[in-house]
Amino acid sequence: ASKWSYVGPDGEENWPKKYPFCGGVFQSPIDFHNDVLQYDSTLTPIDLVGYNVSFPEHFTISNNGHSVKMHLPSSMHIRSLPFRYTASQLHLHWGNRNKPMGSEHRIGGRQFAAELHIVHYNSDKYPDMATAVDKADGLAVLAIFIDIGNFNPSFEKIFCHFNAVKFKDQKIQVPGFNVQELLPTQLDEYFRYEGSLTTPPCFPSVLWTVFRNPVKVSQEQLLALQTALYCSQENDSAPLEMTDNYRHVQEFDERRVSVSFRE
Ligand SMILES: NS(=O)(=O)c1c(F)c(F)c(S(=O)(=O)CCO)c(N[C@H]2CCCc3ccccc32)c1F
Ligand SMILES: [Zn+2]
Repeated sequence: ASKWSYVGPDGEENWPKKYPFCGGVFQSPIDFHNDVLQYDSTLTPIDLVGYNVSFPEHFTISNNGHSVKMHLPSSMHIRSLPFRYTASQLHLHWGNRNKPMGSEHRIGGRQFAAELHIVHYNSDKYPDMATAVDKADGLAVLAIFIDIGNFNPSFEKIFCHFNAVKFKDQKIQVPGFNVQELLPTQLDEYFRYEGSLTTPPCFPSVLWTVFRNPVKVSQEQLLALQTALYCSQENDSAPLEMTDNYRHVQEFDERRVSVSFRE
């Protein structure tokens, strides 16, 4: 059983004790500050295939005690990388109602309200996620910053189900929709670097693509994300709110981040 959390004795300071890679190299998330950025003209716009999942296809949304995640069909993949990366799941990271900033990556020290991650694995080289998860070229994660703005009907297709997955191990089937609606319009502006899973086991196996432009959800939608979910199971005598499920930024000395855009 994955015995780690974001708070207390099993919190991130102690992850390396049980998960040695968490104390290792190429750790994520990081802060994108000017002196680590380098323009790279070879970075092409992200090309997504099969993201427009329509009815009667369904997604399974589940609460795994660390985040709310949505399992994705293997018909979804990224085409524009050196290998085909097939979608596995998406999940979110967020803060709490009193301290609402909970993104993992930061831009110039600025933290956003939340962050969406779409996890893919290298299906050209590996048969499944479990095999790919600890390989250097195993994973590719798309990261989208979430900020406060107008009501977002696309995110609502996930958020409206929170009461059905309130507690750990609960799951629900939801009708398919176009996952590309969750991404910013400009898929040509992003940060790119080699990093790691931001949760244990922290394998340095992730090619990160973090889009420059945030998407918006309303204040009320963000509050739902911050207050609807629990890490604990329904019958647990000590309910534990699922908040602040983000890792703090890691040291980034001697490493570079490529950017696909000029200022
Ligand atoms: N931020 S992050 O690094 O993208 C990230 C998370 F933050 C996160 F919480 C998860 S988790 O929900 O699975 C709970 C912790 O394993 C994952 N899962 C990945 C990696 C672990 C094994 C695995 C197996 C099948 C599908 C996805 C995954 C994760 F990749
Ligand atoms: Zn994540």
